[in-house]
This record gives sequence, C-alpha cells and structure tokens, in this order.
Amino acid sequence: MNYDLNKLSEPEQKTSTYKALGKLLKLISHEQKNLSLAFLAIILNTSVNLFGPFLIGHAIDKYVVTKQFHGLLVFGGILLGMYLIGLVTSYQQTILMGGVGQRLLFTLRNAIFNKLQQLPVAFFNQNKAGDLISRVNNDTDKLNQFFSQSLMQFVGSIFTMLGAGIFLLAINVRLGAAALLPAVLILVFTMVLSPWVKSSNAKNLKSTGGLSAEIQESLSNFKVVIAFNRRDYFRKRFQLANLDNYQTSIRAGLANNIFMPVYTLFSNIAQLIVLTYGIYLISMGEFTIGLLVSYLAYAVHFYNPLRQLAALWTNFQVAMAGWDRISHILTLETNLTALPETETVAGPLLEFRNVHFGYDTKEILHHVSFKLERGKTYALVGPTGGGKTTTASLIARLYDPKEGTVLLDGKDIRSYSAEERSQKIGFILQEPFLFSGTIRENILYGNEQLKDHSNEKLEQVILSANMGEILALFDDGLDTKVTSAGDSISLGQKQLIAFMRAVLRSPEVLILDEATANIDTVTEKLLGNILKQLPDSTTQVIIAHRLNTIESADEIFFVNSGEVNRAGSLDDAMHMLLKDNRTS
Ligand SMILES: Nc1ncnc2c1ncn2[C@@H]1O[C@H](COP(=O)(O)OP(=O)(O)OP(=O)(O)O)[C@@H](O)[C@H]1O
Repeated sequence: MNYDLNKLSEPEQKTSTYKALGKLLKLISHEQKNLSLAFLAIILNTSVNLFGPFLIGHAIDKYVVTKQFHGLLVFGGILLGMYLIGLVTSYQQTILMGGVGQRLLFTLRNAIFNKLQQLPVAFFNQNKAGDLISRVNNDTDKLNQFFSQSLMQFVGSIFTMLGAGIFLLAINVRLGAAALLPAVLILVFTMVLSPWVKSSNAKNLKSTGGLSAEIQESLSNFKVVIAFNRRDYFRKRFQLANLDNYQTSIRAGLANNIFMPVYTLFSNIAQLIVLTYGIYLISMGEFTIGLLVSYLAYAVHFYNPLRQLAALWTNFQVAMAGWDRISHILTLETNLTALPETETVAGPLLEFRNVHFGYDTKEILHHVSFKLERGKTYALVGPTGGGKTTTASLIARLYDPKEGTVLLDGKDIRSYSAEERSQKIGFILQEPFLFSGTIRENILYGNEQLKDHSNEKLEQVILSANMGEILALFDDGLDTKVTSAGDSISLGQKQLIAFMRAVLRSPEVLILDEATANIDTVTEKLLGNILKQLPDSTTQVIIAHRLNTIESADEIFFVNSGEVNRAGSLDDAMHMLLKDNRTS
C-alpha cells in the first residue's frame, strides 16, 4: 500500500478531498447552533447595510429636493439606529465564528494526531516527520483562518452582493444590467484563474512541509552533522529547500494578489458606467438625483464585497490547498486491521507459514516457514542486512506479510487486537526509544497492570523479576531523569531501560534485537541471568552478531537472502556466516 503522502495519484488525491469533507462536516456538526446564530447575525447585518442607501435616496428626493429639512433628522435617527444594529451583529458574528474556527482547529489537530497514532510503521517509513508536523500545525491553521476570519465575510459579501444586485435591477433594469456587466467578466476571470491559484498554494504548502522536514532532519542528527563537519552539506540542503519555499511563496503571492487589482478596475468601470448612463437618464427625465445617489451607493455595495471576495477567494483557495493535504492523512486507513476471531488450532507458539515480504517491490523474505515452540530460546543470526530485524518485525506484526501467514498461538496474528498482541509480544528494538520523563514513566509505558503501582511496590516487582541490580545502576533509581528522547543517558543504559520495560510486561514472546550490543560484558552476563530466570513459558528470540550472546539458544536460525534456515549448532551457524562472508 502506498503511504507516501507526496506521491498520491491524482484520483487518490481527489477522492480523499471529498471523503474528508464529510469528516470535516461531522467535526463541525455540533457547531450547528453557533453557525446558525452567526448566519442570522450576518443576514441582519447585510439587510441593515442594504436598506441604508435606499433610505438615503428616498430622503434626498423627499426632503432635500423639497427642502423639508426636519424630515432629514428623523431619517438620520433611523439610519443611526440601523448602523448600531450593524455594529452589534458584525461583532457577534466575528466572536461566534472565531470560536468555531478555534474549536475546529483544536478538533482537527486532535483528529489528525489520533489518525497518525493509528497508522502503521510503513506510513512513517514513507513520510518525513517534518512534513507531517507541518501538516498538523501549519495546514490546519490555514483552515482555521478561513473559518474564523473569512467564512462569514464570504457569506456576508455574497448576501450583500445579491441584495445590492436586486436593488440595482429593481430600480432600473437597463441601468442595472449595464452596472452588472463588469461583474460577469469578473466571474469568468475568477473561474479561469482559480485552479492556478489553488495549485500555486498547494505547491507552496508542500514546499513549507519540505522545509520543515529539512529542519527536523538536521536538528535530530546534529551530532553526526557536527562530528562529520557536514554543516556545509546541511546548510546547502537547507538553502535549496528555503530557496524552493521562497520561490513557491513568491508564485503563490503573485497568484493570490492577482484578483484584487482586477476586481478594483472592474468595480471602477462599473461606477463610471452608472454615472455616465445615470446622468444621461436624468437629462432624459427618466431618473431622479436621489435615485442616482442610491444607485451609486448600491453599485459600491455590489462591487466592494466583490473586491472583498477577491481576498476571501484567495483565503478559500489556500484553505482548500491545506485541506487537501490534511485530508490525505485523515482518509488513510491502516493496512494492519484486525481480522475477525478465528478458531485456535493447537500448534506451536509461533509459526511462519510460506511468508513472503518486502518493504517495497524488492522481496526481503521469500517463502519462509519455521516454528517457534513455547518456552524455548531461539537465535537469529546472519549477515548485516540479511533480514533478521525484518523477521522479528513480522513476529511483532509491525508489518503484514505480502503472502503467507504468521500464526501466534494457533491463530492468525492478524486476528489479535493491538492490545492483546502487544501484551503477548515484547520487542526490544535495536535503537530503543525513550520518552522525556523518568525511568519509571518509561518502563511503565503501555503497562496497564503496573501503571498505578507506587515506587516501593514497583521496586518490589523489579526485585522479584531479578532486575534489582539493573535499577541499582541508576543513581536516582526509578526517578532518574530521561531527557530529550533519552539523550541524557548512554545507549547501553537506554537498552537496560528498554529491557526492563519489555520484561516487566511478562510477554509470551520476548524479542531482543541486538539488545546487548552496547552493554559491557559484566552487565550482559547479568541480563543473561535475568533471561534464564524468566518464566518457563517465555519464548525468547535473540538477534545478535556476537555469537557468544546466543550460546544459550535452544535452536539457531540463519537468516539471509530471503531465507530463514535451521543452522543446527553454533558451529554450523559460524560456518554458514564465514561461508557467506567469503562468497559475498
Ligand atoms: N524500512 C525499510 N524500508 C525499506 N527497506 C528496508 C527497511 N528496513 C530494512 N530494509 C531492507 O531490508 C533488508 C533487511 O534488513 P534488516 O534490517 O531486516 O536486516 P538485518 O539482518 O536485521 O540487518 P542488521 O544485522 O544490520 O540489523 C535490507 O536490505 C534493508 O536495506
């Protein structure tokens, strides 16, 4: 399955945009009351603004032309009242929509983050963290800006235009048609240019994501950058990404700003038409001065919102480009779904049955079959890049086979829920990841059974699991601080914490992927003893390059060139490795 968000096909992109629109509507469905109130406020506001010019024109013809100035005061009072209503309704809709926008931003960020948590490892292999961060932070904000600042203005502008258009046509059809002609040209112009504006903004957002990915990569690898003195390399890469972002921003800016001047030009032309044609009609006795004043005001009421729409249309296109990028994540589904419960068939604890697997088109495991019995210790050996971690990842169902089945306890591993599976399988990764916090928080991560234990009780559990000596290696015990993804402690110490984390979950299968590679010989022996004292039913899968670490294995598998074969004894494994090194 293709999880690369930047390489989705055209139809995939289109379906996700529409599919996700349904999700967006669901996310704001509980805002119905606020949206209706804001809508009401905007209609009231528009109506009040639209009646103003009519009243002014009427007042001119009735009181100014006939010089009955006292009537003007009454009209002035009415107008003031209407303007105050306009002020209150405008404020109300701003407040209401601001709230809707912020809540949408909040819900949307949560929804995307939750979705990210559900996606499989393959998704994270194919996408850069920086780009994902940009989607969660930057792109959602584009949508918020549209909702909180533009949507109601958008609705208001359309209402004002519609009302003003009706007044223009109702007062004088011919003059109205002439005044509205430039608007038709604007409409055509907008329809032709909108796809270009949207795609320019999409490119700009993509480039912002790329820039963010570049920053993220160089910051998270800063030690390598400094050690290899490759600052120039990253500086150049950053400059390229920054240059691309600069260029796409300029292009998006150009596209975004094209509407405003054109709209202004057409708006001025419309006023010129009204003025010239209106004066002509007055000279012919077919129109009054008061009506012309109202007319000019309505032309302004029609074209000003249209100019505003130009800016809003740009915001809309930016929001849509952002929405496309968000929707691609929201509509992705994990390919690691749980199958319906299947019947348990008595058999080994774990079995690979004709498994084929590859990360992409290249096959890494080819027609692999083997069985692991309960309570035994297995070693996976083989050359670098031979497929040991891949085999272990399939045991932990980080990926599903392309063909064939992995059976856990007699059932297809896909029929277990994620909770059940992670309870049964403990995996100590080659590069253990620790969260910022304390050792306690890290070893209790995902451990429902022990999470509420006090430090004293937890220490007891650690002692009875024979891991007291490991904990004693840390000065502050369970409260030892782990900062910034574990950078404050050594790699070996990280492996010890990851070891405690996995063992405390009492898994049925414990996978150790190079779990002792960075630990001194004395501590390694200590871990060996702890492993020996694990419950008899625990099956261990040990991946190690140092053959002495697998001396205690009941059975050894040699993993290479897509195959997993029994190696027989340690000597056989050694022989196979040496042979493989000589032939390669
Ligand atoms: N996420 C991935 N995406 C694409 N290819 C991958 C990925 N992870 C591993 N591979 C490829 O799969 C092959 C097997 O890798 P794997 O990590 O399973 O080997 P290994 O035997 O565990 O190696 P090592 O002893 O170095 O840990 C390698 O060719 C590697 O390049």
